[in-house]
Amino acid sequence: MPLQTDNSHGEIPEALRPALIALCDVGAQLSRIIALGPLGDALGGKLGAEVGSNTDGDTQKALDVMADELFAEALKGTGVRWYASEEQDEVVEIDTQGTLALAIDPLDGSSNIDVNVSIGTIFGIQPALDQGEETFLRDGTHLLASGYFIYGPQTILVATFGDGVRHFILNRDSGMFEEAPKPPSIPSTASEFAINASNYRHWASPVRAYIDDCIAGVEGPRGRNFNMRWVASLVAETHRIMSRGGIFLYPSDSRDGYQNGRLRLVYECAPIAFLVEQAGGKATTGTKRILSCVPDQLHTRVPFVFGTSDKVERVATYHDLPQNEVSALFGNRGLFRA
Ligand SMILES: O=P(O)(O)OC[C@H]1O[C@](O)(COP(=O)(O)O)[C@@H](O)[C@@H]1O
Ligand SMILES: [Mg+2]
Ligand SMILES: [Mg+2]
Repeated sequence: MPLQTDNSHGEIPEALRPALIALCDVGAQLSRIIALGPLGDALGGKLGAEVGSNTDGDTQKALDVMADELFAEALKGTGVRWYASEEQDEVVEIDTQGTLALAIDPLDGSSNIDVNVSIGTIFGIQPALDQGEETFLRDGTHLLASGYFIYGPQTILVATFGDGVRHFILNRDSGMFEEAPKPPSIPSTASEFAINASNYRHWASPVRAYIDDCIAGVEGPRGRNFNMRWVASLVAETHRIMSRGGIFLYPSDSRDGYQNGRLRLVYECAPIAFLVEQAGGKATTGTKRILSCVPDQLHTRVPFVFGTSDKVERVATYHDLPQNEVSALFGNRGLFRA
C-alpha cells in the first residue's frame, strides 16, 4: 500500500482508493525513472526522445508514451471503466465492470524531461456513464476527485476529493506517499504572475493590458511591483501557486491552432481547476468558470487563468473594459490601483 493517510484530514472515499493506490504506484515508479534519467534502464535512458505525435499534433516523447502505458495497465481492476488520455485518440475501456472514469495527462511538461526541471501527471476522476465519450464530454462539476503528481526535488501528490486539498510526499526510504501535515491553501495576497510572454504580440488586448499593468509596477496603474515566472510545466506552476499564490495565464492567441489557448480542458484544466477552487482560488477561461465549461471533444483546448481569487477576478474585469481603454498603454486604468 503506497499511500499513508492522516485521517484527521478526512477519509479517502472507499470507491476511489484502489485507483488512487494504482496512481501512486506508477507515480513512485515514474519518480524513480525520472530521477535516474540516462543512467536508468527504462527506454534506454532516452526519456525525452521524440517518438511520434499525438492526436493533437503534439510531439510525443518516449516518457509520454511510457507513462500512458504504465497508468492504463495499473488502473485495470481498480474500478476505472473509461480511460481518457492526452496520448490516446479516443477513450479506452479498461474494465467493463468499473464504475469510474479517469482522464489523465500522463506526463505534463514534456519539454522539460531532458532539462531536469519539474514535470508531472494530472488526473481527474468522475462517475462512468454507459458511453466513454459521453462521460468525458460533461462539465467539471462531475469530478469526484482530481490531483497531480509533481516529479521535482520532492515527488508530491496533491489531491482533492471535494473537501479541501491534501498533499502526500513520497518518502524514498519507505516508498510511500506520506500525508504532509498542513493542507495547501492558496494565499489571498501574492505578487507573481506566470505567462509565456514570448506570445505577447499574439494576445488579445485585455490580456496585454493586464500584463502591461503588472509590468509597469509602481509607476503603472496598479501602483506596485510584480514578479514573473514561467516554468513551462503546468504542474510546477500550479504547485507554486498552491504554495504561495499568484496567477497563471495561458490565454487564447492569434497563432494558428491557439484560438482556444494551448491547454486541454478534460485532463489538464478541469482537474487543476477543481484543486484550485478547493484550495480557495479561482479558475476561469478569463471570463467563465472552468468547471462550468462543457468540452465538445475529448481533446478540446480552453484558455486558462487560475490562482489567487482577486487576481483571477481582476483579469475578468479587463475583458469588460471598452476597447479604447484596453488598447491604450495604461489609459485611465488608474481605477485598477492595488
Ligand atoms: O511551451 P509553451 O507554449 O509555453 O507551453 C507550456 C505548457 O505546455 C505544457 O507543457 C503542455 O502539457 P504537455 O507537456 O502535457 O503537452 C504545459 O505543462 C505548459 O504549461
Ligand atoms: Mg500537459
Ligand atoms: Mg502531457
